Amino acid sequence: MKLQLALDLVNIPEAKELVKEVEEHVDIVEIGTPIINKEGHRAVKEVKEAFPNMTVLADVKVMDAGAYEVMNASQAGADIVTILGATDDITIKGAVEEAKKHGTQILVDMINVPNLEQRAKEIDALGVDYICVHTGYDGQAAGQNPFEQLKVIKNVVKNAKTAIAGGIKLDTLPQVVDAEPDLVIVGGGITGAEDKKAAAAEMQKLIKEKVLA
Ligand SMILES: O=C([C@H](O)CO)[C@H](O)[C@H](O)COP(=O)(O)O
Repeated sequence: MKLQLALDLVNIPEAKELVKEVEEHVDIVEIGTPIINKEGHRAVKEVKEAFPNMTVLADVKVMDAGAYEVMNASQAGADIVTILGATDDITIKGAVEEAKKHGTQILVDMINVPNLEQRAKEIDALGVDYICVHTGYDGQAAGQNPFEQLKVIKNVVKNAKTAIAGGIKLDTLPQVVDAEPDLVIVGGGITGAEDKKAAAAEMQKLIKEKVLA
């Protein structure tokens, strides 16, 4: 089980500072959709150049032009690229084929997919690397969370790794970890903490304890 730090509401220098602070406690760094929308793939490129040994995920949330978008993100230095589960299979297949050319991985974000169980089964047959349940910021503000959705995909996903994102904090991490996803994605739970390094370290500890149990 791995821990991914999501960097969303920061600029590029702040993103680099944050990675420097917590890098020993996280496995993957996500360059979040808000940064990429604001700064472009320069954000992915600069973080990867600054931390060449860190796995970097570009959260581009691709809905169309799967191959082209994966090519751009991969060329910027992304190791993992996100595609939306709500899109069609053609886009996801194009993304998977292109990713293979670059040695990049595909994480499918199931945000706002209504028929989660059925769609997860379909996407699991397309050769993607991760299937991720996700409650976005707006859903979180409306009181939603992704915890039950994780159980749904854990039951039906047989090939891909499973991931979870959306408002996970130190106090909710134990119930997430108990459901045994392969990847836990945390943004505000680390970046919003007063002591970010301590928060990441505590989360890493909880995950490691579960893996070793
Ligand atoms: O993907 C995300 C969101 O849609 C903004 O782009 C976040 O990275 C993801 O939700 C994790 O962040 P937190 O919810 O703050 O943990």
